[in-house]
Amino acid sequence: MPYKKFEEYNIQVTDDVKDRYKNIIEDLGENTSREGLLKTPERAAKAMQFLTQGYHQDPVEILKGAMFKESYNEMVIVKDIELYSLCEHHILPFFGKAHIAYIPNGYIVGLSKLPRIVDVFARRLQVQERLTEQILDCINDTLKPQGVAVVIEASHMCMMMRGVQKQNSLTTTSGFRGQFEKIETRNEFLKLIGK
Ligand SMILES: Nc1nc2c(ncn2[C@@H]2O[C@H](COP(=O)(O)OP(=O)(O)OP(=O)(O)O)[C@@H](O)[C@H]2O)c(=O)[nH]1
Ligand SMILES: [Zn+2]
Repeated sequence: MPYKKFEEYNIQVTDDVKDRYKNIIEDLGENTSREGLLKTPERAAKAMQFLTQGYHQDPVEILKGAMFKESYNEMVIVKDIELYSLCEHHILPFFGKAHIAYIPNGYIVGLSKLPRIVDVFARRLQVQERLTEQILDCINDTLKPQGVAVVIEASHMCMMMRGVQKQNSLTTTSGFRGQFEKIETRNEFLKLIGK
């Protein structure tokens, strides 16, 4: 599917989801005829389409769109990439930062494409572990670098606003391929991102 910018909300989906949100809001005890809520089902339908737009985007195409032949073969790190995703168990947000590194193998990639693919995978119903692996595998399989590393640190609203209600817990996930499977390379990366 082509990489599309998110301007076109699907009219059919918006209508269907809007009607369902109206029912949900009423089932939860609110009055959808109240002035402040009149447009809420439609707003929520659009917001959810925005937050799940990753299903309609192709991360491989994004990376392939900006791969450049270069001989640079040291570590490239983009750190502190903010991410917002939705936990697939509760459809509540989890959010935090991703840190990505790779060692080129003949090709470098446009730097902005790394945060872009984070967004493509984050804007879906996710668990943090799968999000980490999908980013990792996408870079590894497309760019075929000498190595790639991904670390994600995130807070989960489903653990903060409800459930165990732990406000300060932070979940860290990581994945390493190629050269980063070697302890020295991995440690250099972790040191450079301040871990
Ligand atoms: N591994 C993993 N677990 C997650 C993620 N997001 C949410 N969860 C967990 O998914 C689990 C779902 O467990 P259930 O027991 O089915 O759901 P629940 O009764 O709502 O659980 P509590 O949150 O403990 O109240 C919970 O432990 C959540 O903390 C994630 O990204 N990765
Ligand atoms: Zn959850």
